[in-house]
Amino acid sequence: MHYKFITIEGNIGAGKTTLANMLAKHFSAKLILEEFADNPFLPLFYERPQQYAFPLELFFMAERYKQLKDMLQTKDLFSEVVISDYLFIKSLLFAKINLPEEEYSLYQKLFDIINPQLVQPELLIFLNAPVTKLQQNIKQRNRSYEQQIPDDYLLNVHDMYMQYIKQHPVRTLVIDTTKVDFLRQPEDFKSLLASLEKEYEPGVHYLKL
Ligand SMILES: Nc1ncnc2c1ncn2[C@@H]1O[C@H](COP(=O)(O)OP(=O)(O)OP(=O)(O)O)[C@@H](O)[C@H]1O
Repeated sequence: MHYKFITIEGNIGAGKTTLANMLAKHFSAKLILEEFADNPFLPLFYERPQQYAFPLELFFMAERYKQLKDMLQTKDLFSEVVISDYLFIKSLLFAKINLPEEEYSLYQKLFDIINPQLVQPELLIFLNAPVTKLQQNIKQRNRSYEQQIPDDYLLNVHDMYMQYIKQHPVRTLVIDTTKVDFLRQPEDFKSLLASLEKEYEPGVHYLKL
């Protein structure tokens, strides 16, 4: 495997954490998982988005920075594989959707100061699922505060990620997960592992599993 730092991304409920866990186990890798449950503003945000968006986004940025920075300080770069289930820029993409213009511009200033200090992944795996499947997953895992997420919010998040992926020369594998289930269909996971043996140019690659 050529890649020492892989990040999994995708919409809410796309299955990032499951795949990150499976890959980390397979490669005996260091795992960095988003700690959204520690964000006290998340349930409040889903109830009253306008009131809580700014502290929510600030909290996410601070936590993610700390996590990624700690990882860089404690590991011998890159003697072991690292798998994470979020990109640092995720905070900025969500902030663009959730914050009014002036607040977003302040947030972006902070982001631009912090971001250059962090290492970017060598490979981004983007899980692309239709909104109906995301809603199904969200229902099944049954986190109470997520049960009223409108389709439009998921569509906005999707568009934001797509725009980012197309504009940045990150080496990205986009996987359509409509019929893919890494956990219950072992052949899907095997097929992904085989794809990870290949070397990819920077840019977007659409993977058929
Ligand atoms: N920057 C952010 N702004 C607003 N909400 C966020 C932000 N980052 C994460 N969240 C929310 O935190 C919760 C968990 O986020 P995330 O999508 O990363 O994990 P997940 O849905 O459990 O992922 P998966 O199912 O793909 O493993 C979701 O409700 C998501 O909307």
